[in-house]
Amino acid sequence: MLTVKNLAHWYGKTGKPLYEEVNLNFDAAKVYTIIGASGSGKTTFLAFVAGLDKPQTGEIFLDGENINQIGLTNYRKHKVAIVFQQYNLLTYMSALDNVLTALAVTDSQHKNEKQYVLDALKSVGIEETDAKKNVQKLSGGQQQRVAIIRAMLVDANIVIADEPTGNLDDENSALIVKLFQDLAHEHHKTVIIVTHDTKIAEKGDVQIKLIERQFVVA
Ligand SMILES: Nc1ncnc2c1ncn2[C@@H]1O[C@H](COP(=O)(O)OP(=O)(O)OP(=O)(O)O)[C@@H](O)[C@H]1O
Repeated sequence: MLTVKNLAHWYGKTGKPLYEEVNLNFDAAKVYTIIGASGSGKTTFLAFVAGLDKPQTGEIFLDGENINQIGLTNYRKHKVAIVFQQYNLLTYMSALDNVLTALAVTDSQHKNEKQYVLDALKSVGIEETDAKKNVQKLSGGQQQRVAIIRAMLVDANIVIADEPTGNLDDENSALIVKLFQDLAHEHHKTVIIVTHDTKIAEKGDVQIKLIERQFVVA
């Protein structure tokens, strides 16, 4: 379980608080959606949960251990996977190599793992020929599916997504949401999605609204 305790944040010395006294629990095997107005601090919050930044005050615990104790680099490397609107894939590689690189596969493991990753990509509609093309040649929806497969296969229990369907049409968005649900329900990961899209937000097992500096759990 990921626990956020008494978190508060403001930018600058005299900045108004973005939020104060945030206390939230994120369980395994559930999809959490966070919706809120532009500028309300959703991305900032994800950065804290991802260990990319530190809040002014408050603490974040993973299974009872403070993430600062785990070490933020260690935490980012082994515990969290991040999926952004802009897929953040390595643009000079194929889809297959993007996933293999993230798995830090050694040469001797390469052959078995390669088939495993190809099968995983195929399960989301990316055939071997596409998986071996430069990733930039794939559509936005395909690239986002590659990013999700990468998040699925790396050894991270927490998957964080910032507007993951932002550039996609309705059909692709629905597919991506289904994949996040599988990550949680089949692979028992904690999935946290920030979105401005109410239709996506409604798909969360737990829906959180960031309103007037408060995280309100529906
Ligand atoms: N590094 C920074 N320094 C100062 N202010 C910042 C910094 N990063 C973000 N902000 C401000 O903090 C507020 C929250 O930003 P954030 O990006 O977290 O909001 P958001 O809810 O994700 O918005 P959007 O939906 O538009 O992406 C905004 O007013 C933004 O201008």
